[in-house]
Parts: sequence; structure tokens; C-alpha cells
Amino acid sequence: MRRIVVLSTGGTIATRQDAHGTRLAADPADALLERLPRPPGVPVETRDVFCLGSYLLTPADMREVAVAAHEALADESVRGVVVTHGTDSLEETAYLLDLFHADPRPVVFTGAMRPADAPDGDGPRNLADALAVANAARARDLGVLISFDGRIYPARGTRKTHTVAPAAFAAPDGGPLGRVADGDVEITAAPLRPKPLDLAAFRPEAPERIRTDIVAVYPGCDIRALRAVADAGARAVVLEATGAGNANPQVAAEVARLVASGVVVALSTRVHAGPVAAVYGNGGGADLVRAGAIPTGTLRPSQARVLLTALLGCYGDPARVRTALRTALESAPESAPETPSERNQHG
Ligand SMILES: NC(=O)C[C@H](N)C(=O)O
Repeated sequence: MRRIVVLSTGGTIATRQDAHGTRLAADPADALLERLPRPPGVPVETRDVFCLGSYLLTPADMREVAVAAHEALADESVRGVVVTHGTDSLEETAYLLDLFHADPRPVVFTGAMRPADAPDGDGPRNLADALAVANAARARDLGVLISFDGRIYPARGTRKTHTVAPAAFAAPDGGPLGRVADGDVEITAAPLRPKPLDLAAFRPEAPERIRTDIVAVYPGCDIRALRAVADAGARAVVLEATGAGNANPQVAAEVARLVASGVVVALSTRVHAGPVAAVYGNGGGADLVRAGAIPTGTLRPSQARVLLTALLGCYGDPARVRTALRTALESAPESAPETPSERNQHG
């Protein structure tokens, strides 16, 4: 009998309040399944990977989730995997898994904005929806997905865009791939994905080897934060620049110095949507790119950092990481209308 594996990792979907009213992740996967609004319609097997707020996760924890998903998919009778996860860093773990996902079967992330002990929790419905997506034939070949508040998103390019609302996720540059409601799964687009990386080559156990920092750029900023992360041993830096990817002449000069010393510098932006464009001088994007920064297209700092972490973990050598980064970024996500809606087949 074909089945779905649910990997639980904590987050608000598994959270209860303690005596002081502080939210702490507590519930195992079996407890989440007990609250489903409708039967899953497919046998479900559970595994508790860990039970943590996702703001605590390290690259090694994220790799553990990737290994657990790979182990689950090693069994051919598994139809798909659902990962329950905190929403704060869901975009990071989902994208990391996507970078290493070479299987047609879906891995579907979900979570909740309201805790497990809330009377109007969104977790049970989100989990029921994620199970329906993981069980849907049309969800195959789309890579790692995020199912949240009735929408289905690709891992890449999707971000948490609201701190408290149940519709907490969006894909500002491509939109959702489809929708899910009451077991009906509709897919209308497919993401373009780069060639998957080899998970066996990814070794985050040595944090100094993969250290990637995000440095914010803002009007009037100096280079002390950039110097500090370089002194701390950063192997890569993501600049969270202004506008289409601009900084100032001081930052551009420091970027040139960092690149010459073997640090990989990626150029992203703090703006919600749109690609990085290297068009301005005076320390703007054109100067930063001339200094050796690599523009990240529509990839925002959180996921650019994951990509660099993965590439550093796989390759180490900065020249190889730079080449692999450009290749991965060239496979920019595109959404193309594709398939009609599908009534999800249970059982
Ligand atoms: N809604 C959530 O899951 C947020 C929580 N702080 C977490 O990421 O674990």
C-alpha cells in the first residue's frame, strides 16, 4: 500500500503555551495527525526528526531534515513526504532540500501561524492540505513545495511575508504554482529547477567551512560590519543592498578586497520583489559587480545564503563556488501555465 511519510521538526504547528504563556514546540507528529479536520485518505507514517522553533535551526539541522527525506524516499512504496516546520526559517530548509532533491516524488513543507492549543488553529488544515498535495500525482516533478493557507508554492523564491497572518507566505516573483482545498489539488505552473546537488557531498559539520553571513547595506553605512564578518571567518557574504542592488563607494572597495582574499560575495536586495540589476555607479550595483559581487537575480538574502552554504559545503573552493553559484542562478525560476486542475485520488 502506498503511503506518505510525515517528518515533524517543531514550529508553531507543534507549539503549546507553558505556564508563563510562552510558546514552546512540544507536540510530536502523531499528535498533529490526531487533529486533522478530515481523514488523510492514505496511510501515513510519522517520524519526529526534532522538535524546535525554526529560528533555532543550524545548517546541520537542515541537512538532517534533508537526510530524513532522502531516507523516506529510498522506500519506493512512499508516495511523497510532508515536513512540518516552523515558519520563521521554513524558506531556508525547504530551499536547501530543493537544491538536493532529485526525485520525482514531492516533499511538501507546511506549518502554522497559530499554535496547536489555539481553538482556531490553522495547523490541522494546513497539514491536511499538505498530505493531499504529497498524495497528488500532479505534484510530481515539481521539486520541494510549500503548502500554506490553501496555496502551493515552489521552495525557491517563496518567503515568509507576514509575521502573524495565516496567509504568511508568498512568492513575489512567480506567484503560487497552484491551490489546494478540501483534498482538491490544482497545479497551474511548474518551476524551472537547476540540476540537483549531491547530498552526500554536503558536509556542514565544520561550520567554519560554510560560514556565510548576510550584511545589510543602508544609507550612510560604513564597512565595519563587512570587516567584522570577514574577520570572523566568513567564506561567503550576501549583501542585502538597497533598491536594485546598490551600496556606496566604500562598500564597493571593501567588496573588491574581500573577493581578492577569496570570499565569495553575492549581491541581493532588501526590496520585496524584482531582480537585482547592476545599473548604478557611485558604489551602486554596477560598481559592486565590477568589484566581483555576483548578483542573485530574484533570490533574496535568506535563500541566497542557503545556496552559498550548500555550494561551500559541496565544493569548498571559492572559484568553484563562484562558478556553481552563477550556474545555479542562471536556472532562474519561471512559471508557465501547464496542467489543468486535478481531483486528488485518495487511497
Ligand atoms: N509560525 C511559526 O512557526 C513561527 C515559529 N517562531 C517558528 O518558526 O518555529
